[in-house]
Amino acid sequence: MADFVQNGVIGTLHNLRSRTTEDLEADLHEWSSQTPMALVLPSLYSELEGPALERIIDKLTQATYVNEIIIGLDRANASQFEHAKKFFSRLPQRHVILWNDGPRLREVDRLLSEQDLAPSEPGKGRNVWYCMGYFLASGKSEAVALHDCDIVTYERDMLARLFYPVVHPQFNYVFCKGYYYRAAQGRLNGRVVRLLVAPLIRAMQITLGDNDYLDYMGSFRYPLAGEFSMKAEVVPSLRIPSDWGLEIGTLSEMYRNYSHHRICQVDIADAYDHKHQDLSAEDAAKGLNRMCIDICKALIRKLAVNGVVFSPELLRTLKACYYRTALDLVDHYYNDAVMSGLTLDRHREEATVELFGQGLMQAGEAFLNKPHDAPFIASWSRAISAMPDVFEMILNAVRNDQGDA
Ligand SMILES: O=C(O)[C@H](O)COP(=O)(O)O
Repeated sequence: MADFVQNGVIGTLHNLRSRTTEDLEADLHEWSSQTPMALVLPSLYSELEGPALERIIDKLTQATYVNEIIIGLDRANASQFEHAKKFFSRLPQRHVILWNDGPRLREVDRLLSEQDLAPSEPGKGRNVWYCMGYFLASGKSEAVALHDCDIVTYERDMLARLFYPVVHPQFNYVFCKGYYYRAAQGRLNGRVVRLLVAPLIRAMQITLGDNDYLDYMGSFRYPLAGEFSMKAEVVPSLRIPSDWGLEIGTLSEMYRNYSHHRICQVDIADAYDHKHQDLSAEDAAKGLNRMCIDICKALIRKLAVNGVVFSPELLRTLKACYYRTALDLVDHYYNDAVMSGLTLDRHREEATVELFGQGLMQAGEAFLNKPHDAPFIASWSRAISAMPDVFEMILNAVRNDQGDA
C-alpha cells in the first residue's frame, strides 16, 4: 500500500494507484507537441543479447508520445553495430544509435581530448555524456529521460511516470528521479543503496550536524536509480562524474544549480530487478566494491566543496558511526523482508557492511592524499565554448554512421 508522506526537502510523487498507464499516456500525448520528449538509452552491446532489452524495446514500441530515442552503444564492433541497427529498427519513434566505439565518434572524442574535454574513463558516464551532447545538438526535444537497459521488470508506465512531472505544463519541476524497491526471486536486493548510501548519509548527518546538502541527499528514496528525467535547460551546465559516482554526482549538480522546490522523485515501480554485479570483495577495482569507493569519494568531495574539513580523525569517527548505523538498519531490513515473505542473509549483509566500511576509509584516504583528483567530465557549455563546431561534428558522425549499410 502506498503512502502519501512528504518527509524530505524535495517533492515526492507517489503512486496512489488510481490512474491507468493509458490515462497518463493520454496526457503525455497531449503535451508532446509543446514539450517534445527524448529518451536516452545507454547500452552495452552485450545487453542486446540479454533478456531485458528485448522486453524494453517491445514495451517502448507502444510509447508513441516519445519524440526521439537516443541509444548510446558501447563495446560494439562494426558488425555488432550493424546488428544493433536491425535490433532497434522496430522502434516506431525517430531513433539514432551513437556508435561510441566507431571511427567517426572516436575522431570527435580525439579532438575533444586534445583540449582535455573528452571523458577520460570509458563507461556509462561517458556514454550518457555523448548521448546528452547529441540530444542538445539535435535540438528536437524539450525534455529528456534516461533509464538503464538491464531492467528485467520493465513496464511502460515506468517511462510515463518518469516523464510526467517534468512535462506537466503546470508543474514547476526541472528534474525528477525515479524510485522503487529492488527484489528478485524472493530476495531483497539494492545492496549499495540499503547498506552503504542510506546509513552513510545518516552517519554524515550525525557526525557533521545540520547540513542542507545531506538533508537533500537523504530525501531521495532510491538515490542510485538510473532512471531520471529533466528539462532540456538543465543539460548544458551538468558536470557529471565518469565513474560510479554518476548518480550521486547528478543529484549533487541539481542541488548546486536549482532550488529544492524544482526537484522531485516519482514512484515508477514496485519490485525492480536488473543485472546484478558481484560484490568483488577481493578486488577494489571491480563490482560493488569499486562502486562503493566511487560513491564515497563523490559524497566526500561534495561535502568538501560545501566547506567540510576532512581529516583522518573525522574519517575514523564517520566510519565508526556508519558501521553502527548500517548494522541497525540491517535489523530493520531483515524484519521488513521477513514480514513481506522475502529472504535476507544477515551474515552476508553484515559482511557487506564491513567491506563498505573499508571502502569508505579507502575513499577518504584517497581524498586526503589527492584532494584535486576529480573524475568529472566537462559540461557541454564548456565543450561548445572551446569547440564551437562540436555539435555539428557529432550530428554528422551519427548521421553518416546510420547511413552506412
Ligand atoms: O542499487 C544498488 O544498490 C546497486 O546497484 C546494487 O543493486 P543489487 O543489490 O540489486 O544488485
